[in-house]
Amino acid sequence: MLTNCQINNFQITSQIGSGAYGLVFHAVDIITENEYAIKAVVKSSSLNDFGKPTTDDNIKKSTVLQTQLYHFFKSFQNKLFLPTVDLDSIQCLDNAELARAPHYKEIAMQLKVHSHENVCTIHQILESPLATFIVMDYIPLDLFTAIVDREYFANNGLLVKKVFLQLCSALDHCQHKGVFHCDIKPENVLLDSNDNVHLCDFGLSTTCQYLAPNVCIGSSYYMAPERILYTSGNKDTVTSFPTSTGDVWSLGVILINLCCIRNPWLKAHQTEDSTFNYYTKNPSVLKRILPVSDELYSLLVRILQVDPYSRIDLRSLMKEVAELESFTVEGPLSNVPQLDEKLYDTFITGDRGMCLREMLKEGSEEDECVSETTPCESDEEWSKQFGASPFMQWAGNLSTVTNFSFR
Ligand SMILES: Nc1ncnc2c1ncn2[C@@H]1O[C@H](COP(=O)(O)OP(=O)(O)OP(=O)(O)O)[C@@H](O)[C@H]1O
Repeated sequence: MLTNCQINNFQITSQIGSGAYGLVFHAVDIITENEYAIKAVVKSSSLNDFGKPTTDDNIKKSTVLQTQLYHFFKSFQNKLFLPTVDLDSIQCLDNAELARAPHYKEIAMQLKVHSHENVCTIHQILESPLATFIVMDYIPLDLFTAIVDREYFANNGLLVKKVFLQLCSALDHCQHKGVFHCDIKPENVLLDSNDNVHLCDFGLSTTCQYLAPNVCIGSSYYMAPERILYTSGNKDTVTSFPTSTGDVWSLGVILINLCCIRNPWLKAHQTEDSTFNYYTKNPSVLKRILPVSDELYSLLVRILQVDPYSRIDLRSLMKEVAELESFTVEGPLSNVPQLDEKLYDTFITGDRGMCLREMLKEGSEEDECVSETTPCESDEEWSKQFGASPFMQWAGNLSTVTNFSFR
């Protein structure tokens, strides 16, 4: 563990994340006392086109980096003085240059889009012989913890709308800048103390508008079917699929997470996942396994279209979510206010300083719903009908998230 270590004016206080090839630290600027997240990224030549390790020793990479960093800091009495890299010069790197320095790809992508309020801001890049350090805004809560551990959204339909629309808005901005995230999942969506979204981890992002079928990038729960296994149509004529619609698929799964605290399937693979297989034959299976309202169901079916060309576009999705009046059949999310233009703008572009919880306090007592779990069919009932257990409490399968992850 790196403690009491300092990089320039940043005091590292704790490690807050560990990914496939990087480590994320909490740090405090000793001059301003502002908090930051510093991501240490491995400098490696063994990264693939997406800037990720090509071998399956992913876990070892960040563990190795941890040990190397420990010794590196120690050899400099725990104080490193590192040069900063000009942010504009990274943004200007062309594909050939990024191929020679693949760990810069993630940074270059994020820099292209980080001016958006819902994308995590990069402040500095610090260079060392061992790793590149990305100094970003520190955002204390990730969406996975908020949904699963804190059940943050269970009683608050407006908050579901706000967070989902901000995430869509961030992605819309990225796509208009020609950046496709490709790893949309709750762990990569951070929430600040005013419940505003900050999209992070551009490690798999790409500027390619089309991806080859079966490219298998992302995390299995959230990965669109064409990225896992393309089975329908004429394979010989299909060379690629739009990258943007793959991210829209992931948004559909996140909308289910927000409203139901569940995942619909482990992976959108017809032969390896029976629930997904049922879904492709009869989408109404979603209504049997999830407590979704009819209107949310209709929208989900338009998002989770197996044919990527038939999926709803991002802007229409945002409009439809704003207009929904219910997310679930019963419970606090069964009655959700439609967003008028003013509230929609407040969520997307408006006064970000105002916490939604504060706004709701101004509303009626009914807005402060009591905690209640939404009833849903049990695994057992499902098994009787279909002979397979299609879904599970999400939190009970945390390890699977990592196991199925591309990384
Ligand atoms: N700016 C930030 N503020 C607070 N926490 C952060 C920040 N950036 C990342 N984290 C935390 O660190 C974790 C890992 O970060 P990130 O996803 O960028 O690393 P990674 O190496 O790409 O990980 P993975 O391989 O799991 O995708 C995140 O899930 C989040 O919990």
